[in-house]
Amino acid sequence: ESYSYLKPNDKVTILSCSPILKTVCNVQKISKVLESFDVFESKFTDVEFNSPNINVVVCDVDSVDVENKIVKTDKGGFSFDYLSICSGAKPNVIKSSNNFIGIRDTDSILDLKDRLENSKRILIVGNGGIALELVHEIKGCEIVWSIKDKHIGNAFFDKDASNFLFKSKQEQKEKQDSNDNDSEIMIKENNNTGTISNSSVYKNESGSALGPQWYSKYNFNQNQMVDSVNANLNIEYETIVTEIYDNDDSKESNNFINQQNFKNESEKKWPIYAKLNNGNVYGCDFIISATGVIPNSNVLLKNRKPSEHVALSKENALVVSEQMETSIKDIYAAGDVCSVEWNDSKVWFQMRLWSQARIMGRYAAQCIAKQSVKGTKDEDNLEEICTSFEFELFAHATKFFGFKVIMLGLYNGQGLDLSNQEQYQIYTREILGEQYVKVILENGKLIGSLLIGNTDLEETFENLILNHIDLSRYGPEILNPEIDIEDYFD
Ligand SMILES: Cc1cc2nc3c(=O)[nH]c(=O)nc-3n(C[C@H](O)[C@H](O)[C@H](O)COP(=O)(O)OP(=O)(O)OC[C@H]3O[C@@H](n4cnc5c(N)ncnc54)[C@H](O)[C@@H]3O)c2cc1C
Ligand SMILES: NC(=O)C1=CN([C@@H]2O[C@H](COP(=O)(O)OP(=O)(O)OC[C@H]3O[C@@H](n4cnc5c(N)ncnc54)[C@H](O)[C@@H]3O)[C@@H](O)[C@H]2O)C=CC1
Repeated sequence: ESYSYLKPNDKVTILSCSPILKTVCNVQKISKVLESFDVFESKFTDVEFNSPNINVVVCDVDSVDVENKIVKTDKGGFSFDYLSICSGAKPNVIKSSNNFIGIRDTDSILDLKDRLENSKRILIVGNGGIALELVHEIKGCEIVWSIKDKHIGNAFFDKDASNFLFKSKQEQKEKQDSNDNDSEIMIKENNNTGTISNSSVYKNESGSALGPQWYSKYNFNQNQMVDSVNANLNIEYETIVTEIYDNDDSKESNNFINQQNFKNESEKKWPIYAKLNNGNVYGCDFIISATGVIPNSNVLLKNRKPSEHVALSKENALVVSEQMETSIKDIYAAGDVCSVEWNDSKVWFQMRLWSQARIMGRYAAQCIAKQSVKGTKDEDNLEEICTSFEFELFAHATKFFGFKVIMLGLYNGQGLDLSNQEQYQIYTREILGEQYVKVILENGKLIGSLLIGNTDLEETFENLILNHIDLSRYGPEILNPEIDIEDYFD
């Protein structure tokens, strides 16, 4: 859509194995780099209708004939001047078995919903975005959650923020019972705790998910009575799955089951069993592998000649240049399939997210459009639209455990030696059950912030990061709720 907006007379063909395309709506600019939007699925005919020069072919892409610039599919070949590969990624399912599933697209979510209808116990492996959302959404069945870490949500949160999220679910529930409107505000500086008590109560509406709302369309709660933190949640911290047995009557699985001194017979009837490295064994209806993704780069790797070198990252993603071009001329890539290694902004890093796929797709379109007019009279006016500004600052707006979550810059000190308290100061402020604010300063300048709840600080903190403002004279006061920080830095 971005390309056809820039070059409405060029022909754009989308090759997709599914007739349903993900597009966005309700885009709201929160700040310079933060947007909230809803992802919805539209029939490809709607996309064609909105942009007459786009046509969609539902097909399976098999490979690319680089020399003749033809994409090979099960519906024949498609020649191109420029190709952008946006084939995404697939779930990194750590074992293949009918009772061991990954979550990716609508089909996998419908499959999950069907399975849950009659499930009594499931095992979730992994401790990132999907696992957090599943644990929050699935109620009415026992969940065993195996995580490699000491705290939940490690792919997004450090221990402090993770504890806030987890404790807050409980706090929110107790708060609904009592009408107490005094809230304790804790400002912590490098783990020293100073407390300012404050009667102002922050409003905490739980708005709709900023991100994909993949779960809000499906009700995973078989019985509404269970409260918001699943009563039957058993978290196995610092564990990994070491053995898996399908109860398929094989000699191996029968031996395994008989070796376990299960207390009652029903424990011998589960469809699948997992053994953890702490020796615990769990039978369950099925296992969800929420263990990251593997980029779908194979479409470009297949049938490559030695002379057609494809630069790959360590996760097998297509490395792209500052113009989003792969190592093969006129072939670009965007989204989960690619690896952005050109970015020299200290406060941006790649995470496989819708918010990033969106900016990459838009930027790749600008780069291809610019390349397509190189050396012509149109070159200049396309020059200035091609801006990689959105790669200046990592910015992600989403929702976890019912809380709005905004991540800005190196919000977890990614790649920094935070033990150096000369160079780095970390201040946090929390109102249990309502909001959590963390800022990381490097030599007095803000380089990252995590905002949970409705803090309304995102725009101010984004500006402070982008403008490298020196905050050293404020110290922990920067988080004092009595100070209207926007006034300081308007
Ligand atoms: C359960 C879940 C929840 C998520 N929640 C969030 C969230 O809240 N916020 C967020 O920012 N991100 C979220 N993500 C991540 C987000 O979905 C991805 O980062 C984003 O979809 C990547 O976009 P993409 O276009 O690169 O890939 P995709 O959206 O995966 O699109 C790739 C497309 O290519 C097609 N394709 C692949 N191979 C072929 C082929 N050989 N031939 C033809 N077509 C092919 C696929 O069918 C698909 O339509 C979530 C991911 C999952 C799995
Ligand atoms: N609200 C949001 O922003 C959401 C974003 N997403 C994105 O979608 C993508 C897929 O999500 P996830 O699968 O949750 O990936 P993830 O990258 O968020 O988390 C993967 C988790 O699995 C763990 N893991 C990896 N291999 C493992 C193994 N063998 N055994 C045990 N644990 C293992 C990792 O340590 C990590 O905790 C990610 O890019 C994620 O960022 C997903 C859901 C919500």
